[in-house]
Amino acid sequence: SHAWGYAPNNGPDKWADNFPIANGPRQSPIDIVPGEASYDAGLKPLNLKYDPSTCQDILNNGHSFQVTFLDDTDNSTLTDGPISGTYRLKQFHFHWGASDNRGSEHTVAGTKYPAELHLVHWNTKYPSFGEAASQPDGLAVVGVFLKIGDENANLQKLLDAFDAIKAKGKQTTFANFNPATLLPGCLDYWTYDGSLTTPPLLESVTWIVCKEPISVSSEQMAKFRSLLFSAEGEAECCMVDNYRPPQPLKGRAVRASFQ
Ligand SMILES: COc1ccc2c(ccc[n+]2C(=O)c2ccc(S(N)(=O)=O)cc2)c1
Ligand SMILES: [Zn+2]
Repeated sequence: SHAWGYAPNNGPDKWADNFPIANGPRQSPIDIVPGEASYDAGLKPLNLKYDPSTCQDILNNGHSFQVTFLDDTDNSTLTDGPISGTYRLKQFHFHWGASDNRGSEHTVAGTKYPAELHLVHWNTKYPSFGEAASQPDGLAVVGVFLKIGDENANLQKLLDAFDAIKAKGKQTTFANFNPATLLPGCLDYWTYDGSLTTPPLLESVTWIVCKEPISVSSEQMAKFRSLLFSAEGEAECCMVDNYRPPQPLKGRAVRASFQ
């Protein structure tokens, strides 16, 4: 079977053919309707502690670009927030559109942002990421919206590495990057039980979506779109619109950490 992607012949509407969980009860992303989220005073502030020395490399995996971290210690972790225990940072990546009017996976009362950052963490009660990815409380992903505005100097550090990872499968070392520099000033969030937003669409993610976006300039968004879905030697296919649209809520509660 041809690999999954975001094209008409292998995109989100076709994923259920090979991954029937695509029509499951806790799929992501969702449209977040602030007026329908319930404030939960029991939700703790997010506690994100990242060590830049755990940053390893940056790669084009053919679906997005991702920055991968050393996750054999508790140097870069997420604790508190809606979760219990300690979750380790494994990688972060983005989803974006072909133009500034779309690209995010989660939407807010129908509003689409031009891009969305996902910081992927796994529960250390399990022996590895792969193990955790198949458990209902295995993963916690922090989502941050990108909004067109001032140039983002921290984001620019990632974009400056793009020439080395233009095609699918390319990767290069990427050291001493602090992902905390990509977080908004305010860490108010919405949280709900969901899934990976790409195959295998495993229903193992506690989603934590920040209310406040970070800025990205339109020129920087154009740089995102210079990456390729295609490998070297293949017909060039721009990496754009690598987002899954919102999925049915199916009775799930969305909680807010703020009033
Ligand atoms: C157990 O087999 C797996 C597990 C996870 C896989 C994967 C293939 C691609 C991406 N992943 C991911 O890790 C992955 C996929 C999607 C997301 S997302 N967009 O943050 O929901 C995060 C992480 C295969
Ligand atoms: Zn993602």
